[in-house]
This record gives sequence, C-alpha cells and structure tokens, in this order.
Amino acid sequence: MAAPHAGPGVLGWPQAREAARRAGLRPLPALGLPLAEALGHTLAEPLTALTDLPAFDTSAMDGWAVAGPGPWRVAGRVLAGRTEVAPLDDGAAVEIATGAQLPPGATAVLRREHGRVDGTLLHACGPTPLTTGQDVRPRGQECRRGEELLPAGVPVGPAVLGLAAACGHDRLSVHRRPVVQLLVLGDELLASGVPRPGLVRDALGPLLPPWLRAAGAEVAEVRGVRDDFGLLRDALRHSGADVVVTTGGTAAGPVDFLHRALAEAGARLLVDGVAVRPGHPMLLAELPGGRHLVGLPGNPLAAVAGMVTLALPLLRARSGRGAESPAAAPAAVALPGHPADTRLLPVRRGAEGVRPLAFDGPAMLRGLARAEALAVVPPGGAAAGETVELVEAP
Ligand SMILES: Nc1nc2c(c(=O)[nH]1)N[C@H]1C(S)=C(S)[C@@H](COP(=O)(O)OP(=O)(O)OC[C@H]3O[C@@H](n4cnc5c(N)ncnc54)[C@H](O)[C@@H]3O)O[C@H]1N2
Ligand code: MOO
Repeated sequence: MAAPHAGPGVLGWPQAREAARRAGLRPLPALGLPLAEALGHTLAEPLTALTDLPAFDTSAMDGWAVAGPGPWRVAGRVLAGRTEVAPLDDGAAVEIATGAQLPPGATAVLRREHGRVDGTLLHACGPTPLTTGQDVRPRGQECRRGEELLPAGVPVGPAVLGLAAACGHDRLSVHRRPVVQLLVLGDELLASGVPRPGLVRDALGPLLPPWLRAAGAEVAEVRGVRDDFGLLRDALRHSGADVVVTTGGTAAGPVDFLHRALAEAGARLLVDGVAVRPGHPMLLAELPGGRHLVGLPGNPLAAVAGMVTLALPLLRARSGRGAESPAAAPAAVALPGHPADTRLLPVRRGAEGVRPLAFDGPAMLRGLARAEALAVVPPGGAAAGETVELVEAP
C-alpha cells in the first residue's frame, strides 16, 4: 500500500527498472588501482594494449625451430625467457621450447613428436608435410600496440585482470565502487540460532551482501535496526553511504516507519511501489547529497525482487557499468502470472526451456535457492513455448 502523500505512484516493472538505472547515471569518479585491488571494479577507460601480443614471434610447441625445407642441421637450443636469439641460416634448426622467442630466419616449428634426429640431422616424420608458419604464434597475432581490447564499463573479473597483465598494465583506471550500507529492520529478527515462536532468522543479512559485492558495490556496513522511528531516522540522516539499502518496513504495518523516516531525512521518492509480484511495496528515494536509498520489502523473495528491479540497475549505473545484457528463454510449461502485475518467478533451465520451481511464495527461499534465473512473467501469465525475459538470481 502506498503511503498517504503525493509521490511518483506505482510504476510498471520495466518503468521502475529504467527509473532506477536513470537515477544512477552519474558514475562515481575514476581512480587508478593496482591490478590486485581492481577486482570487482568497473573499467573507467577502455583497456588498450601497451604492446603487440605476442610481443615477439613465439614458438607454440616444444620441438625445433627450422629454416627452409628439411632435413636440417641441429645447432643449439632456445628456451623460454631468452631475450637474445641468434638468427637461423637456411637448412638449420634449433631445439626450441613452447613460449620461446623464434630465431630470426626461422620459417616454422616442428613438434618434437613429428621430428627424428639422425646423427646431426633432423628429419620431419609427421603425418602431414610441414608448412610455412606452422606452430608459430606471430608477433601481433592477438592484438597490436594501442589497440582497444575492452570498452569502458566492463566489470573487472579475473579474465580482465589476466588480459590487462598480459598486455602490460600494472594499474587500471576504474570507477570508485558505490559504498552501500545495509540496514536490516525488524525486532523479530534473530542473528543466529533456530527460529522460535515470534522470532525468525534474518535471511537477508546473509543473502544480500555477497550479491551486492558481486554487483560492484563495497558493502561498508550491515546493521540491524530495531523497529523504532528515531533510530531509523537517525541512521538515514547520518549515513555516509552512496546507497543505503533497507529491508522491511516498506508496507503499512504499525511499525513500518520507512516512509516517515525518509520524509524527515529530506528524501525525494523516485519509485514508491511497483506493479510486480512479489515485492510490490519496494521503493527508491534520492537522499540529500545525491545519495540513494533502496527500500526492499521484508519478505525475503520480495526483497530479491527489489534487488533485481531497483538496487542492481542503480548500482550498475553508479559503478559505470552498462545495462544488463538481455537474456530470454522459452517457457517449457505455462508460467503462472498475476492478473495485473508482472511476476518474477524462480526457474531452472531445461532442454525445452525454463520451468518454475515449487515454494515460490514471497516469504520463501526454498525455490530460489535452486533457481538459475528469475523469469519475468507478464500480467496474465506466459503460455508454454512463449519466450520470457530472464534476470539474474542471486
Ligand atoms: N496491509 C498491507 N499489508 C501488507 C502489504 C500491503 O500492501 N498492505 N504488503 C505485503 C507485502 S506484499 C509485503 S512484501 C510485505 C512487506 O512488508 P515490509 O517491507 O513492511 O516488511 P516487514 O513487515 O518488516 O516484514 C514482512 C515479513 O518479512 C519478514 N522479514 C523481514 N525482514 C526479514 C529478514 N531480514 N529475514 C527474513 N525475514 C524477514 C518479517 O518477519 C515478515 O514476516 O508486507 C505485506 N503486508
Ligand atoms: O510483495 Mo509481497 O512480496 O507480495 O509479499
């Protein structure tokens, strides 16, 4: 239920997601970080090669570098790591290791298993004749110095770190990560132990931080906040985070103080309710100083819906990342929908398409924990064979 004040009103699901992305289109400033610290950040500039790759003609196999047609006179060896290599005369061969620099004048590499040494002469004995350039990785095969390898906006994962190192970088220019403070609201929440009458385990304290980090955020604090208006108002007023994420307190219960605390903290509501199930009371607000607050509903699956709808698009944009690559799949069976709202349904992929999982109620995580994605089911449901959009599950 919406709070009794003039606000943005309930938005459709695609509109809400787009509003969150637009709210974040002010990426955080760039900074230079050593490779070891850049993981999880986002490239602020294109990654360009500082060298040709490979930087020198390289042997792709262990064997012999040969010059011209065989048989060849064997004259010495070149191991990986040698920086000076003598030229090879026509008719000569040197033993060579994978990754070693090819001697000038060499025309091919003969693999060890395709050569036979008879006295001082090397003969080819492979299944096919040796061709010019065989098993040589020529200089610049992968890229040329100055070439753009990745655009700005790409998340820095292990492969990006490896590529950056391979082409000569010690540091990367990345966006500062958005700092997130997670406030978990509710007097009924236990931080450990077994739930008992009236008390439930906090499922979102464990679920959300790793997902937020994977989305590019720096989670500075996870704090439980009692159901007390003053505590919540002060927490919002004093937070230094770029994005405050709250759980619970979005609906109309007697201790759901979030709307009032936002009003007192001088916030402007950008999204206040979304036509999506679960999760319809989710909200997004702009706090003074260009900071944001995402209010996730307390029901755990509803909170997950709020993450994919509002928090992730906002964080992706503030991190300097592009929009999520669209994904879609056919429905293997009819997918149940809500009569008027979009539904986000935990699904698994099979040969014929995606199938819904049991235990998908707003308060449940049992289906989600086995899900490979959330299917975006349009109002009224999706027929078997119909293509549905997929968004990431945690
Ligand atoms: N009169 C109305 N009541 C409710 C409405 C409504 O529109 N009108 N909406 C329902 C929907 S839908 C949802 S979703 C919830 C949203 O509630 P809140 O965001 O205010 O969350 P709470 O009331 O604090 O908690 C709801 C539910 O979730 C449990 N919870 C809360 N936090 C956690 C946590 N960290 N880990 C596990 N479980 C949590 C809490 O114990 C409650 O059971 O409101 C409906 N009501
Ligand atoms: O948004 Mo609520 O998720 O339907 O429980």
